[in-house]
Amino acid sequence: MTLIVTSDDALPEVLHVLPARHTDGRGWFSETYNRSAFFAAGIDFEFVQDNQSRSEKAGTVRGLHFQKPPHEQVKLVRCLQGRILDLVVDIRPGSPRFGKFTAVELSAINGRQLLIPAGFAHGFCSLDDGCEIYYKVSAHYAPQSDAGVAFDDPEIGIHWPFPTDSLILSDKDRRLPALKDCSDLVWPAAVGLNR
Ligand SMILES: Cc1cn([C@H]2C[C@H](O)[C@@H](COP(=O)(O)OP(=O)(O)O[C@H]3O[C@@H](C)C(=O)[C@@H](O)[C@H]3O)O2)c(=O)[nH]c1=O
Repeated sequence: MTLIVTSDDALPEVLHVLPARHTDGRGWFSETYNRSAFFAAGIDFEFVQDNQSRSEKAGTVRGLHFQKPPHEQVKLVRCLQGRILDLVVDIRPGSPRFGKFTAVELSAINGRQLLIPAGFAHGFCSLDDGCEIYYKVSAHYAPQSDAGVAFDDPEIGIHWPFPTDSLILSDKDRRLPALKDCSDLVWPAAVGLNR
């Protein structure tokens, strides 16, 4: 498996992962996850759960989510159908990039994956109708540790690709607190990234 792994320009702990595609007359084939190849690229996590979600309408926002320690999750996210703008925010108190975000387009066409370490909030906005994302996580779902930051927190200042009042969100996501109200978290030292 050939894998191109690069650090995100804005948040270097976030990795862009591009697995090779083997193209022939039928289409293409790709190993989207291979533990040995990821290990060789310095990414050594045990993913224990795979998730898939579908957002019917363009302009759907899910986020910005994280699980609190001790149930923190590393996520490996890709898009199976349509295009999404994936958002990651550094929420590690004391980080020089605390509150900074990156926005990366993931699509079924570009095959790009994002590796999001613990200590970062994650969300996305669907850019097309019928977007499906698929992601691996390194800890099981723990509803008691489910947490998030408001998608429209001015301290973060994300420019969403549709007018804010037209975005589709869950009631839960509309009630998420500002970053300043969840900055008391203590994140364990990052393990599993050997780059
Ligand atoms: C996240 C999750 C949710 N659920 C349930 C709870 C609820 O009934 C339903 C929908 O949950 P949510 O509204 O939290 O789904 P959603 O808003 O899609 O949550 C996801 O958003 C993206 C941005 C992430 O990064 C994920 O980690 C996750 O937080 O699915 C599980 O059973 N297992 C899970 O792992």
